[in-house]
Amino acid sequence: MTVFSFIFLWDYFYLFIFNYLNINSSILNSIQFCQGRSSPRPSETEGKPLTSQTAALRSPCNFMACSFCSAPTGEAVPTSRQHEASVKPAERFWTSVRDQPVKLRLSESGPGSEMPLTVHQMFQETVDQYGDNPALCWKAAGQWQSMTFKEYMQQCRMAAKSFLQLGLERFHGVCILGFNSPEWFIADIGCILAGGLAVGIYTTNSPEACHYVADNCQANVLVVENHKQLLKILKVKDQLPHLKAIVQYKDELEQKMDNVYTWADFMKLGQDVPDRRLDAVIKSQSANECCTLIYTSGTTGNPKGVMLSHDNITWISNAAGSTINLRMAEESVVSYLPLSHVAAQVNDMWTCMRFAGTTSFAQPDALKGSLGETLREVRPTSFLGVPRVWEKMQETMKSIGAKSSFMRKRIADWAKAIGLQASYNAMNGIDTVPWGFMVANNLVFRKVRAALGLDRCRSCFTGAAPITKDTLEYFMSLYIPLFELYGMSESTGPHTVSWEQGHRIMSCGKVVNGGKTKLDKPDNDGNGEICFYGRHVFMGYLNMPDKTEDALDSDGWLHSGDLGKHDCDGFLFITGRIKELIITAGGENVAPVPIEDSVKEEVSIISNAMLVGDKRKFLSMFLTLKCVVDDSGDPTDELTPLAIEFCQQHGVTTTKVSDIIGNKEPAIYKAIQEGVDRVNTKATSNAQKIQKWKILPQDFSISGGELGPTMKLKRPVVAKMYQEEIEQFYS
Ligand SMILES: Nc1ncnc2c1ncn2[C@@H]1O[C@H](COP(=O)(O)OP(=O)(O)OP(=O)(O)O)[C@@H](O)[C@H]1O
Repeated sequence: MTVFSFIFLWDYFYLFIFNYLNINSSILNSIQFCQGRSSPRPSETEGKPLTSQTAALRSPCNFMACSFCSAPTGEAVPTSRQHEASVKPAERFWTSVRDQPVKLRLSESGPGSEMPLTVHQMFQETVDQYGDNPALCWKAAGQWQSMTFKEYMQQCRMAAKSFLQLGLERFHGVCILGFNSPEWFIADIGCILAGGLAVGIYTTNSPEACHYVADNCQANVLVVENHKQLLKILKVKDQLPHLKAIVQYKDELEQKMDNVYTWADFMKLGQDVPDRRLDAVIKSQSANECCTLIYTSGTTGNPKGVMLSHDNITWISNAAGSTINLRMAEESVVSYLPLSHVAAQVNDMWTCMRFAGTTSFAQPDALKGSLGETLREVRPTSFLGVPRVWEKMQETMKSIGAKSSFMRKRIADWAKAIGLQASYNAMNGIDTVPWGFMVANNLVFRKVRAALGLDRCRSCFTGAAPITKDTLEYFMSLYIPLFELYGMSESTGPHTVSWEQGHRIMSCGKVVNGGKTKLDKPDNDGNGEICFYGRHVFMGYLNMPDKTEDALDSDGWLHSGDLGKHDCDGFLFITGRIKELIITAGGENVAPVPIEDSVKEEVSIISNAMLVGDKRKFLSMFLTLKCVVDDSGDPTDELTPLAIEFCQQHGVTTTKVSDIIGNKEPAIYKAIQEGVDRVNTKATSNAQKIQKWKILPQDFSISGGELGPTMKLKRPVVAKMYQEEIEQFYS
């Protein structure tokens, strides 16, 4: 499931929030009504909700019904790991060759000097200490199932043997194309144990885009979720010379085909592969060798294969988790963000492995509303959303709130003002809370969190793209501070992190323990290019030595292409993106995001904005209107309730995007122009002003190709799609 599709699921929750903000007796009724509609909750016994971990423990895997257990289970699991660093000699910090080790950026002491581990070593350590704890939970036929760390390791070893049996070659790819599930993890880790390169493919990729990735990593095996994904691969399989087999991990095969296996059949393939053969492969692995490729989503050009070593993964899992104070064997997350993106992989798979946390999978039909139930049943201890997820939540909550009575709005506003102040106090380390906080907390904030399934959640994170102050403050007003994370695929995910005791609004926090940040070529205000150093810095781009050398300097620093500065307390603030800087014909450098965000904040009917003007005489802007999206995440012509409300406030009764554009609806166009004018008055120079704008007929979306999987704007794609319109701006 894509981030985009997830957004729709929230609508269901907002009904709760509406009720909470109304603060009347319908609150409890509405909760019960909604819970009554959900499937039976295994986590609720003896009238008391259980944590996902206890739920999992009380609903052990039903081995007969469990798809995992149709494979043999007699696998022996070694009980102790080899506590020895395994690092191959290497001269350089970087490579673009799949089987070449690299030099590690080891510190002499303190954080950064920890013993390098392979993925297997980290996994085995958790199995040794927490083997009976629940590792993975998933719902099948309305019932939660779970797998302990010991069983998880067994399954990964079985998958690894099956990969070996299928002829997986060392440092060749196993591509995984599908929605988050235990099989996704097992295929990924099984591939790594078997000496391959684990590669996630975005589920929204076209057959051609899947081919690009599978070909680039010389995939031997493709693991697909279902028939729909299988069809994509069948279209391109003949152009994949290294491909030996395809495995479909959900459903039966619609038709028998050579070298295409169901998950159950795949898991049986390796039953005769001796343990010693797999153990020899595991033992031969070194922490400074590649085990995973993350393909960038292409917001700045063609996807690149980011090579991650075992050490990149095992080190960052430990460093990030310890920086934000994760507790051993107590954490629980819900897996729903695309696993082919580094953020979800580190959050859902690697950090949970390191800290013996439990990953519960959202269901494949999450799109139709099940994610809400999942969150309320699991009640995760942390939750990661990309900014667009939080923005959509905010929009929906606001539009529901707008419909409430005057009195109720007043009460909600009262509580939110208190929440905002209390959140600011907490952020600034001020111990006191505003007057009335206890009442607002008990009546509103706690219940909002419970309705969202976030009542156990110690940290709500946002990351992977910029978020606006407006959204951050909105959640602060509900006493749900969002902690920002910042990083790249090239830094194995997080480079800076925020947490309860260490956050500032609009800052993406402080560097993870053991990492270093340098601001290159700072200007007079202290803004420089953010450069990263540490053991999380990637090995290189596969087969792209030139691009690798552009990204890594001779001392091993990763140049992020982002601009930023530190405050006096060491918090990092991102102030721009060099990689998307617009340089006008007059030579003025313009960072587009702040201008785009200002327009969105000024004119609430605007969904997306994109500034254009590179090498042009002046700036122009494309705008899209907030519209409803259909079940597949495609934007429709229907305006959202918030957009309709905006129209009504301006005396316009339409509900369609096409009406507004078709009629050049004067009142709406005037309101947008006034908003743009307000933004222009704040511009630091004439060259920074928006001179022309145009509303596009369709909102941007992942399926349309204008947005990447984390909802970042793919500027080159939009520029290409609307080339003619750009020319019209300047003709
Ligand atoms: N908290 C944040 N605030 C602002 N920007 C962020 C944040 N986190 C990540 N980013 C942006 O995302 C970039 C990293 O993106 P990522 O590595 O996920 O690439 P991608 O989206 O997969 O693909 P591409 O490299 O093609 O953009 C960072 O360089 C930065 O510009």
